[in-house]
This record gives sequence, structure tokens and C-alpha cells, in this order.
Amino acid sequence: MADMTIRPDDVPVVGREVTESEVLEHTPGAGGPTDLRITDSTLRDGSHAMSHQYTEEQVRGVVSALDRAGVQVIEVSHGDGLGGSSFNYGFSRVDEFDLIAAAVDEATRAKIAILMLPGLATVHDLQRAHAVGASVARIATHCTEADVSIQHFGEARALGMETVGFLMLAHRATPEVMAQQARIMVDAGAQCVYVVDSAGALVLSDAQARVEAVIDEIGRDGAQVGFHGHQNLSLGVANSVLAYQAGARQIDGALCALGAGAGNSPTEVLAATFERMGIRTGVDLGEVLSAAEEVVRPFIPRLPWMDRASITQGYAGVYSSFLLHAERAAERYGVPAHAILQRVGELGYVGGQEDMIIDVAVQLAQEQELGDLAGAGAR
Ligand SMILES: CC[C@H](O)CC(=O)C(=O)O
Ligand SMILES: [Mn+2]
Repeated sequence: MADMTIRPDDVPVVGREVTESEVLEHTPGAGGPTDLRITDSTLRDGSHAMSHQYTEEQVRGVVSALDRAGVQVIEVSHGDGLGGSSFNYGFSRVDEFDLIAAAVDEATRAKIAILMLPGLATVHDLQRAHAVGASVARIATHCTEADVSIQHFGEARALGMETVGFLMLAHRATPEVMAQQARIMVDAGAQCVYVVDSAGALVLSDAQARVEAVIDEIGRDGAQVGFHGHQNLSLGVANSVLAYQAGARQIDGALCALGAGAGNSPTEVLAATFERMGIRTGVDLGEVLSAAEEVVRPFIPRLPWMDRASITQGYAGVYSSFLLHAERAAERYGVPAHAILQRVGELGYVGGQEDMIIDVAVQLAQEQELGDLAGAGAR
């Protein structure tokens, strides 16, 4: 197997211009050079859509199929990242470190990545993930809070892991702010920074402008830029293509779009689209289509889809992983999920404020009751 590890020393020194070919050398495919690296998040973002109930057998099946298809990086963690298994976010069925270890055991070529949110996960969790074989650390913060990740990038680099920064809810920051925040992550040790459209709210040029601004800022350091899309407005794949054209060289997807909200950009559609465009991802189209259709599709309890609630998430700019929380609150308090999500968007809640979804539902239920009373009084 070709050694695809990006080592800290592989990243050119800060301040030197890097050529396009140097950038591409960071992402060689298993079977030859690639223009773009796809990271599959079925086993992390998809964990939201699975209510964090993945079994070891499912994880092994997905890793084996993705690995066979030539997907270079496979992310495995609780949907909310390491340490997410909790009352607030939802308990995992199987300990995520066992799932990560199973994924590492199953992969023959692909690297196994973890995602972590500083504060929810600790440096100790990162060390444990590394100890069971994870080699890529994806460290996520709200798009204006990159400074909370500095310690974690330092530790990941000290462990010899490849590092990726995630600037979440990217629609909430201007391209200029995204660039400043990416600079903080790169100075802390990130080798790639993603524009993360957590709400699926970026519309075409919005995604492109953010990727361009981040590349302008960190590209000269040899750092790459990535894009993570959600399908709430059905633009995950189109935004990913624009991100690639703007210079992004790492793109996320999930098989069958299995991810939060209306799901992620489907990995199999990304592979087909980029192949049609003559852009090399190193992914075997037949194998990845089989992985989606034959491995993942049979165990999905509900296919992620653009319905009223998830479209509202894209429209109102709501964190995709709030969907199932809002649906549960809707059922419990008798108010529509889309109305909860619309209000959550207006109030500007961010990841970590899942508990506020209940407050909003209670408030809407009270407003509904008052409205009913007023209506009854008028009769
Ligand atoms: C871990 C939080 C979140 O689900 C990360 C992500 O995929 C996103 O913001 O879209
Ligand atoms: Mn996501």
C-alpha cells in the first residue's frame, strides 16, 4: 500500500509560495495521482441520521466498502464528535473508540479520521483516538471561534496526526472573517481548513467566495482548503464543484447523503460528478455506487431528504444536526418542527445549544395556546 500520510514536515514552510503540483502531492490517491481528496463522513455525520446507533458490524461493512472503492479518508466518531455520547446530544449504542478501532482494523488503504469539538472532547480523547489508530484529526469550532482549537492542533501535530480544521456554520461569517479564522487554525498547526456549510445555507457564490478568501489567506503556507456541504437547499454537490473550482482540494461526502439535516453531499454523486468533469478523485465509481446501494441503503432507518423542516434549516441557517432534536420536541410539545427551526434560526443558536430547542418549543406551544384562546374569545 502506498504511504499516503501527510507528515508535519511535508507542509512547506510558512510564507513560501507553493506550486499547484506541490499542493496536489499532499493528496495522492491509492492508485495514482488525484486532483481532489474525498473524505467520507457516513460514519460520523451520518451518525446524526442514525441517532448514533451504529453497530460495529455496520461500521466494518461501510469501511470495507469505502476502502475497496478507493475513498482515501473515512471519518468515524459520534455525530457531534468525540465525547458526544451524552444526554444532551444522544447516547451512542457502541463506544466510539471501539468503532474507531474496528474501522482501523477493517481499512487496508484508507486513513481513519476523527472529528472533535474542543470543549466537548478533550485532548485526552484525541490521544485515545490516536492510540486506537486514527491518523487524521479534524478539529471543529464555530466559524468565529478558531482560537479554542489551538491547543488541540498542537497536540494532534505532536502525536504525528494529519490535521484538518473545520469552521462550522460558515454562512454566519463573511469571507474575510473566515480567512482570519483559518489563519488562526493554520498558525496553530492545521494543514487544511474546511469551509463547513453546517446549515446547508450557502448558495453557490457564497460558498465559492468563502473558499477563495480562505485560500488567499492560507494557500501560501501550503495549507489546503476543504468544503463540507449539506443538502438542505439541495446545493451540496453544486457548492462542492464550485469549491473545487475555487481551489478546494478536500471535499466531504456521505454515502446515500447520510448526514444531519437533509444529509451531506452524497459521496457517490460527488464521485460521479467529478469523474464526468475529468477531475480525478481516485474513487472507483462502480464500487462506491455499490457501497451506497448495497451496504448503506439497507440499514438506513430514514433517508435524509429535503422536507419542510430541513429546507427551513437551509433557509433560516440552522445547524443541520438540530433536525432530529426539533422533531422530537415537535412531537412532545405539539408544535411543527419547521416552526421550531425557523425560530431557532432567528435566534441564531449554534452547535452546543441543543437544549434551547426545548425552550423554543415550549415558547411556541404557549404562543399557540394563547392564539387559540384569543381565537376562541373572538368567536
Ligand atoms: C460535530 C458537529 C457538526 O455536526 C460538524 C458538522 O458536520 C457540521 O457542522 O456540518
Ligand atoms: Mn455536517
